[in-house]
Amino acid sequence: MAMVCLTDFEEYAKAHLSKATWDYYAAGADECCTRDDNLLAYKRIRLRPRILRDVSVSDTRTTVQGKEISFPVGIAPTAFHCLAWHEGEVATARATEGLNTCYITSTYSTCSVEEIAAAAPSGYRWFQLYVYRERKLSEQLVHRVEALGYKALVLTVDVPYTGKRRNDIRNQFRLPPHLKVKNFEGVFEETSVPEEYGIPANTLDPSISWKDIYWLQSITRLPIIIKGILTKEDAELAVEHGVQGIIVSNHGGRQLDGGPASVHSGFCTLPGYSDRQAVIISCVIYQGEEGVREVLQILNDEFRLSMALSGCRNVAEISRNLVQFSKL
Ligand SMILES: Cc1cc2nc3c(=O)[nH]c(=O)nc-3n(C[C@H](O)[C@H](O)[C@H](O)COP(=O)(O)O)c2cc1C
Ligand SMILES: CCCCCCC(=O)C(=O)O
Repeated sequence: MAMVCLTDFEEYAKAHLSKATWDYYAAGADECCTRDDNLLAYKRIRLRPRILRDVSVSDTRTTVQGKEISFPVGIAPTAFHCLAWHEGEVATARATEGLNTCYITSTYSTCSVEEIAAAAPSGYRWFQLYVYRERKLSEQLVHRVEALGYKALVLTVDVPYTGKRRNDIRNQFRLPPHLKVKNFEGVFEETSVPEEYGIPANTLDPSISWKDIYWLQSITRLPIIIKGILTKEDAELAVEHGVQGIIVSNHGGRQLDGGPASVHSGFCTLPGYSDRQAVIISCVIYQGEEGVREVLQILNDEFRLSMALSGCRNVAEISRNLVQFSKL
């Protein structure tokens, strides 16, 4: 079957995964209002195309941290890729290296950070981190990824507790026994009851606060990017605390139901703070590395075409002026 757009990959994933795994990937919290709003908000974006601007040559390249990437789309951190494909995150890392963009590796990967780095040695990677009650655990992860050449820490701050994902509860979703959160191999094994998703419950620290940013800065030389900011107040606090970046995100609507759509916050609440973050998920299920490569290529092609049809020859020519939100 020819895979033409991202929806094709989503349909393939739904047809080929077990119900519990599909439900986990597709989950939103509670009534899924925020998850659904994320998609609706993208559909409300309208572009104001400019014409007669010679778009015979178009260049999608841009830079992040001074490093050139092929286009302004990266892979958001997502857990448990081995549920979708036997090589899991290793396949994702290879494809991302091939397409020269950024892969934010999840703490809850089913391949270790070492395996991922070895599989794609020249890949551009950031590491997504949580703060654990046991700070040493976070600290050890930070030191491992620093040594492996990951280029930034993405601190996820919207999971003081896991959101209530109803289907996961109904399905009693958990990692099957042959899969492990490889970054923690040997760490939790003896203390692991009760569990949530196959991870020992209550390990994340819900008392995390702004002072922990100073703690994190004290143990790393890597840039820190906070993921999960949705308000101007918190964006300002992030700047005051000296972090290098923020990711405007509601965790795919999997945490607080009732929060705003990420893309709406990015454009309307936080203009000047945020750029659009694009996310890919279902592709790894479709032929692993090849599937991720195909999806990135489709996104790249669609981005290039939309850019040209809007009258932009390169990323620098895309301005806020190009974008408007239509009313519901
Ligand atoms: C299956 C799945 C697993 C995810 N795992 C993680 C994770 O391990 N760490 C994390 O910070 N975010 C995780 N996320 C959230 C994504 O990084 C991302 O925020 C979300 O899919 C897109 O929503 P946004 O545009 O509001 O960020 C996960 C999302 C999905 C769908
Ligand atoms: C015990 C917390 C599990 C979270 C798993 C990864 C994640 O962030 C998700 O949204 O799913």
